[in-house]
Formats: sequence, C-alpha cells, structure tokens
Amino acid sequence: MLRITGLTKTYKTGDKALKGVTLEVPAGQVVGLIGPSGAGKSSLIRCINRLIEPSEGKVFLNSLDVTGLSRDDLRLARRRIGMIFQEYALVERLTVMENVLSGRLGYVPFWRSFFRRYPEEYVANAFALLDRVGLTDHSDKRADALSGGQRQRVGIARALEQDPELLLIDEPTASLDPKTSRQIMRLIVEICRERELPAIINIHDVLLAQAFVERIIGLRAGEVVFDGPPEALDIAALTSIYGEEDWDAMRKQASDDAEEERAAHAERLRADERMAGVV
Ligand SMILES: Nc1ncnc2c1ncn2[C@@H]1O[C@H](COP(=O)(O)OP(=O)(O)OP(=O)(O)O)[C@@H](O)[C@H]1O
Repeated sequence: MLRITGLTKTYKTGDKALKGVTLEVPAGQVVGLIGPSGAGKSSLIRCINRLIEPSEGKVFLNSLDVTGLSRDDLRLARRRIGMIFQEYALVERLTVMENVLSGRLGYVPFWRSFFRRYPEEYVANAFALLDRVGLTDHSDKRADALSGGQRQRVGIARALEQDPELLLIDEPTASLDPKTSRQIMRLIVEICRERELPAIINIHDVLLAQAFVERIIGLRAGEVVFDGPPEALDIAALTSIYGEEDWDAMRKQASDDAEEERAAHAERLRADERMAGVV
C-alpha cells in the first residue's frame, strides 16, 4: 500500500506544485491521475520516489517511510518502486532481454552487470515476463527494431523485473496510437491486479483513464479536487478539475479524435473488402 500525507512541493522559483496532497492507494489498485497542464501530476509522481525532494509531508510504502530515508537507503528503496515512462527510456542498442534484465541492475554486483552475467533465476523470470507482455519471440531483437507498443511492453517487463511493490507510470500512452494505447492500458491494469501492485498512472487522456482504471484522482493547482470512481467523473467534476473552457475543448477534441478513428477504421475495412474482391 502507498500512503501519502500532506505532501507539499515548492520549487526554488516559488512555484507551489503540490499543496498538501493526502491519499492512499491499496494493493492492486490502479489510480489514474488527471489534471490540466501544470496541475502538479509529474511533481507528485516524482516526489513519491524522491526524484524530486518534497518540501513537506510523508510518503509510506507499506511500512517504509520513504521520505525519512538517507540517500544510500533511498537507492535501495527505489528497487521497490518501478517506473514506466512515456518515452520508454530503453537502451536502443541492447536487446529486449538485456533491457528487461537492466531492471535488476540494483540487485547485482557491478561486475556482473558489466559482463552481462545475470543469475539464471533472473533470466528465467525475464523470459516469463516477456511471455506475459506478449514478446516471447522478440527477446533477441534490438530495442530500436521494435514498434512503439512493443517498446512500451519492454518498459513494463523491465519495471516488473525489479520485483516492485509499487508502480509509478508517467504518460504511458502519449506516443502511441489509440488502439495500442488501449492495449497497453489493459495490460498494465491486468498485471497490477494479478500481482496486487498499487499503481499511479499520470495520464492526459481522460476517456482512456475512465475506460480502464477503477479510481481517478483529479489534481488542480497542486490540490486533489476529485477522488472517485470513473463513473462519478461527470461534467461538474471535470469542470472542477479543468475549468469550463478547457473541458469543452477537451470533449470536442475527444469526439473529433474518435470520429477520425472511426473514419480511418471504416476506410481500412473498405480497402480490405476491395482487396478481397467483395465489392
Ligand atoms: N523544476 C521546476 N522548477 C520550477 N517550477 C517547476 C519545476 N517543475 C515544475 N514546476 C512548476 O510546478 C507546477 C506543476 O508542474 P508539473 O510539471 O508537476 O505539472 P503537470 O500536471 O505534470 O503538468 P504537465 O501535464 O504539463 O506535465 C507548474 O506550475 C510548473 O511550472
């Protein structure tokens, strides 16, 4: 379980990114973190594993007080927190398997990782994870030979290889097309349930979040202004998060995108039918 109390972040510039955020995420629950640009979503995600130092407040991962750790202890504790990024952050010239095994870097002595000698159990685990994310046949490919969706699957397997107790996920679908985005969201949610992992996903796409996560937290100007199930996210709630104008623009954009996707899909079907000689 993740427990955050009174988390505050004030940058040196005086920008108050977080203003006393308090929340709990139980094991196996996936939270979609939404809010307008500048609301503090990235700051919140990064304060949890102290990539950014919080100004005040506490972060507990199960019984561990992450905010009270020394730098050395923090390095060890970060093994317990998996991160998945928008841009995958893979090592391009390494194979899929090597990228997944790099999730274990915090666990093996330097010489072993330098010579790429990982214990057999780690390799077996990596194969099992690649199978879970649907990449069994790609383990020897270089990362730069993969599609965006496949790359994100490697990112997920790598985060799981470190055997985390929490997943922090930053815009996992921002570089993906709508269909692949849905596949990736479905995979993340299924895996978190299977492994009883709590997770927070910073996600711009409200409709995508609503379709897949069981709980949504809306941030506005560093404060939690909505916390509830996706079906409670009505226009009033969305307005409290994004404001009137932003919400209107977003709905229009979402319906334009959906319309474009429907039109492209229909066009593909027609082309397939022509190829098959149906029409
Ligand atoms: N390194 C920094 N120094 C100073 N101010 C910062 C820094 N990083 C973020 N901020 C400010 O903190 C506030 C929250 O930013 P943050 O990036 O956390 O928001 P966000 O919701 O993730 O936005 P976006 O969706 O655009 O990524 C903003 O006002 C931003 O300008």
